[in-house]
Amino acid sequence: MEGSPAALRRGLPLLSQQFTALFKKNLLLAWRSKRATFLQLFSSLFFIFLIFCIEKAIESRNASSTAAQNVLDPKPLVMPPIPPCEEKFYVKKPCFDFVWSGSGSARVERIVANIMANNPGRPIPSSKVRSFTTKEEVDTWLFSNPMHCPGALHFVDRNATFISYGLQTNSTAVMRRGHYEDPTFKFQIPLQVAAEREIARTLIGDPSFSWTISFKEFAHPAGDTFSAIGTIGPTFFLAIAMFSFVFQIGSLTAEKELKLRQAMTMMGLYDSAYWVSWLTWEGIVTLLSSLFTVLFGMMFQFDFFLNNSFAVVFLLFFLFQLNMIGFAFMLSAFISKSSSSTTVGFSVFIVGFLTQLVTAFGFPYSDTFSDTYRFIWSLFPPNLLAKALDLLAKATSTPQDVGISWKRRTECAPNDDECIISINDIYIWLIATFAVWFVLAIYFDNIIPNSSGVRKPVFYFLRPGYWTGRGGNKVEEGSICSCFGSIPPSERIVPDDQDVLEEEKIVKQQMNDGVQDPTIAVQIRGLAKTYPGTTNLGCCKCSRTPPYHALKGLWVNFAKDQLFCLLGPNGAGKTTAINCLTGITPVTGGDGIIYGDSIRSPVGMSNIRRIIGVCPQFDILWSALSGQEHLHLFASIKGLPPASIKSVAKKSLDEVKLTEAARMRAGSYSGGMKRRLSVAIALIGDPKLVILDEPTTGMDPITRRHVWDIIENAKIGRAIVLTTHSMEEADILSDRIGIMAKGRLRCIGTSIRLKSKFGTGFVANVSFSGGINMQTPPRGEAVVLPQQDSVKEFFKQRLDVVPKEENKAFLTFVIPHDKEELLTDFFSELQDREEEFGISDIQLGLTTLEEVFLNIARQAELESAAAEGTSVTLTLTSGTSVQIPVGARFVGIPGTEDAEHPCGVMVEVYWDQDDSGALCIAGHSPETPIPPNIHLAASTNAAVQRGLGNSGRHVQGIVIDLNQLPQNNSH
Ligand SMILES: Nc1ncnc2c1ncn2[C@@H]1O[C@H](COP(=O)(O)OP(=O)(O)OP(=O)(O)O)[C@@H](O)[C@H]1O
Repeated sequence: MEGSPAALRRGLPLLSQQFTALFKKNLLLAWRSKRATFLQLFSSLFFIFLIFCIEKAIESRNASSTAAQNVLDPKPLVMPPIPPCEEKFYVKKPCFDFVWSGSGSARVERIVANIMANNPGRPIPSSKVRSFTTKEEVDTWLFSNPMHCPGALHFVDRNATFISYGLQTNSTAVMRRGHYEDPTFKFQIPLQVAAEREIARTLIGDPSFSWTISFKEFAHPAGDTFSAIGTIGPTFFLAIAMFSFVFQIGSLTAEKELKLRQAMTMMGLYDSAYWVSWLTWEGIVTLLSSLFTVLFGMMFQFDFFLNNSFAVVFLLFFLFQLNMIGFAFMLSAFISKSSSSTTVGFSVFIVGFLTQLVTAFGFPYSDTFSDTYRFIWSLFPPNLLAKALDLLAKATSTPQDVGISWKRRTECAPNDDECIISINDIYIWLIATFAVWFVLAIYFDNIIPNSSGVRKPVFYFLRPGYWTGRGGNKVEEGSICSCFGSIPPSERIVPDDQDVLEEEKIVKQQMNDGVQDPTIAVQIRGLAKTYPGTTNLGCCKCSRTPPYHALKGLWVNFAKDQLFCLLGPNGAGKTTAINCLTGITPVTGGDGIIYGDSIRSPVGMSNIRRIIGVCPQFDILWSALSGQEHLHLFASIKGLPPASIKSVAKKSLDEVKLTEAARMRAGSYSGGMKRRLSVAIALIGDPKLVILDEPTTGMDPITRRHVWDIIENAKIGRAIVLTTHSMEEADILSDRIGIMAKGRLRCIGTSIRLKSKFGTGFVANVSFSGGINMQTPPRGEAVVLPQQDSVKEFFKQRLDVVPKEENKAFLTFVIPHDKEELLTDFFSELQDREEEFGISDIQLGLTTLEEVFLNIARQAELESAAAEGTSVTLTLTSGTSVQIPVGARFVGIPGTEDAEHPCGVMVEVYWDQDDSGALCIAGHSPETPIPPNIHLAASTNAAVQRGLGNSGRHVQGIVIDLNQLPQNNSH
């Protein structure tokens, strides 16, 4: 049979099939989120373009310098003129081209006048020059007028053949917007040349005496150029890697957060297939992204990319990005919300940027630091990238450098004087740390609690069973930092219900005899589950929430070819029971045997996963994958033979009427469509046990009926466990029903059995022929037919019941079981008098399952309120307030005894359940005298006593034992 558990693949073929399916899923997800994938692959183009722009800007600033060029035939700089003072950086206006001292001498004044007139290309106006008599005056002026003049000349006219002069400049070299100003060349030398020239001319007495001085730099090879890649590249390439980094953390945490990974594990997914599929996919993306980075770098003609070997540069980027992916894998184990991935990415980027900055300053890759520093520093991948880019940039820093070839990768990089680490060493580091991240990712993934709070022990890998696959899959709950505390065992409670007790006996008998009943699919043997509560170690103390007993010993058999319906109010423990059966949460006590395999044994659990299908309470779907793709994926994980997957998926989609929407993304499905897809996934692979947790939630009535048909048909050859809040669904589908409340099975049996046992009795609907033709009464007035009164009277007299519901067309009576023997005569008489009463129709049926459910839930609430001894305040219409135990029905009011009412008065309290299922007072009956046969002192029970003792402010109500009162059917 195709898809039957026997035909399912296992071992290596299954691993490879799961890997292929998951790889395809990753590919599809990437294809569907094109923008993210585009960024992962091509963001390097943008960043390399930015680096290119920065490099061009710096080149243009350095254009005036020949330092970065080969100068073979240097050009002389002839007679540099005195520049206008405005060219000085940071000059303050008004400014002077130069100031001078020695103004007492006519010869000196002539010299200065000539300097100004003969300045090459630009005679200097007198307004731009300022004269002083002495050097001291110049200094005083310079001191009080800083930055108003770039240079000063000090002349001393000693004798006819001797004129001395001095030169003063502000020698501090300054930068402005990337431009460098050297005052020696810009101001001092032109001033010096002009002064000497004019002094010489004056002394010789020839104003046209030729005095030509020129300056020429040495011929030199090009010096180090500025490498944008070496300096700012590390940050930019880190930014490129961050796209994949954030995307990867986001994808892994989303699968965890949405419980998709858990759903796949439940279907039998191997962890190894999961990790390898992500690693392979990201490896390919990283490979392409690195390739594009290098190609874009070459396209923009960077020496870094052109002169270093292609293989060397490509391998560096590939290993770095892969390393960052490994780092992302590891960090994702600590993150539970996918929305945090951007924050984590940003934080890593900032830290990386700063540590790269530190690396650029030479820490710790130099002789002065020990290996320990280098070891610790190299654990963070951005640091290794910064060092590698520095080495590669230095290796191509001048046009003479040929870069690092593949063969030379193990040697010291050119221009790396210290030679602490080679490119090859960096590769080895990147590979080694990647392996460390990957192993840590798997380790942390196992020991950090998953979305269900379950984790493996810290040293799980030391257990031999883990490696042999036998017994090493023990799991624990709570965080690894939890304080140790023992879980108190839940008290053993003997079931009140005979059927539940009987079921327990049968299971125990079969268990003790070691008989495996071939008709039983699942045997639940005293299943108990206690959530340990959270116990976290704070700064100084251990904060603790108490353990919670969610299942308190469940004994039940689920038969083959049958549907067992588990009902119960919210929080009853249904999902917990299912999670125990599917291995999502570890059991605290007891066991479950599914087709002979124990849920407590790892080997058993892996066998069970092959034969169960689960439709979880909440849809666990990828919004970007279509219905068909979901079924293909889960069928592959389950191990269906590849040849049959397409046809099986098609059939499943057909069954749940999703054929037309098969190619639509699940994200655009309606709530009902998603549930149907979840049901189809649960049924795929022909599982022998199907667990459906509220499968029809959100479906319209037509679709729901259709899904009921599917479930009904699916019963053949398998056992189905269904939980639902729809009583109609339970009534229609179930072969047996178990109602749970507060972690215990309260009743078990067929729908009819439960109704007759726990329902209030029979429901009689009496319709009246004249009702619908009657004239509409004035607003607010109840319509009362004379015949209706007679019928009410008839029911009251014969059966002592009043209508539960009434309107102009019908009356509804609830008749208790103890009146059963009167019913035959009663209804035959009623039928005989139909005409007299104007009755058109009489219907008699059992009370509904909903009523059974409500009764059981209320009973459970009463029990727990009684056990806890909680009390509430009842305020009577007379204004008196009395304190009564939660759930008390008949309450005597103390202090109301008088001559008329010797025993006092009492009220009946009506209880309702609030949204959380807790009992709350809905109202109370009018005050009635307490019957004389009631002995108040004897009627108070232990629970009541506890409740009464709790309050001191209000009058304590006296609880009256139900059984001592005459029958009352009003509620
Ligand atoms: N991981 C957990 N840690 C602590 N308590 C839990 C945990 N999971 C469930 N519980 C508690 O166990 C009780 C049973 O929960 P469960 O989900 O089994 O109820 P349910 O019957 O499926 O309810 P519903 O009908 O609302 O789905 C609840 O009180 C719930 O708060």
